[in-house]
Amino acid sequence: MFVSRRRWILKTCGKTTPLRCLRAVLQLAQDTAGHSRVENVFYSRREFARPAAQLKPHDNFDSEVELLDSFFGDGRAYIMGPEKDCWYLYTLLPLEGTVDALEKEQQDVSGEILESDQTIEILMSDLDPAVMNIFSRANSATAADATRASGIDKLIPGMVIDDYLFDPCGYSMNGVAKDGCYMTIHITPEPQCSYVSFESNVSAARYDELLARVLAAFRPDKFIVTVFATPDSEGAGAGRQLKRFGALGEYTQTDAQHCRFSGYELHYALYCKFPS
Ligand SMILES: C[S@@+](CC[C@H](N)C(=O)[O-])C[C@H]1O[C@@H](n2cnc3c(N)ncnc32)[C@H](O)[C@@H]1O
Repeated sequence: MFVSRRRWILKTCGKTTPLRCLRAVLQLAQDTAGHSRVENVFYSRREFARPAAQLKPHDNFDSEVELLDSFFGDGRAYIMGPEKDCWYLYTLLPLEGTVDALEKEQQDVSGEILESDQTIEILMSDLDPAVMNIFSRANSATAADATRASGIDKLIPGMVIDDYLFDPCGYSMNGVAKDGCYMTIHITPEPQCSYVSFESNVSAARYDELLARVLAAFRPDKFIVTVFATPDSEGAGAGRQLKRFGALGEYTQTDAQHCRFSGYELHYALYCKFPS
């Protein structure tokens, strides 16, 4: 979890029910920081491996949207990518109007120019068992050992890292840098359902080097990458650049989508390893 002056980022896993704490979170924001208005909401997740195993409202996206709408009224829901590897998003930004109108709207929101902002997420599955073995108590004495052995400490330099190694296996880390950049990685190493999520707001004109470092560290068979960026941010160029990555090293792009929201651009791409 990351809390800053204007933003609350909550990342969960397994059967956690994050939307059930919405009322409490909104109340806390009001009580502790005096925030009574929500400017925007981004609720996103990839398709669950076993949706029926989830607790309500997370057992289907429609129920999640219904609950979010009961709080925020005019949200918009999107599903990107093919059925089994799809990625869901709920946000308050309307996808409407012409591109010119959207540009103008971006400048006109309360007379302010929106803050430059970008987020990259890399959601990896079917990972190399040799790498996944690092994230168990049997092979790493401490979380810091696992962080170093996997090269997580080198992915984005300058991060202060808070890491945790679960027993018998599993790993989570949150990192923050002095400039406000964050990185968060969560690892499920069990071979039958191996999964790693990476997320950061690091500003970059190109994401290919970061992507290459993350892929070299975890060696997934398949991954989804999403880039969310304001059009003026460095990340916007990096997101558009994804369109040109038809192939990335040993991976081939099997799906890609691009959305233009008011104030944000979103790129989704799915990559799979070439058959060996
Ligand atoms: C990366 S963790 C989940 C991290 C979660 N987002 C968090 O920060 O609490 C998931 C992995 O940890 C393992 N694990 C072990 N004990 C756990 C626990 N008490 N809670 C959650 N995951 C646990 C799971 O088997 C799985 O491999």
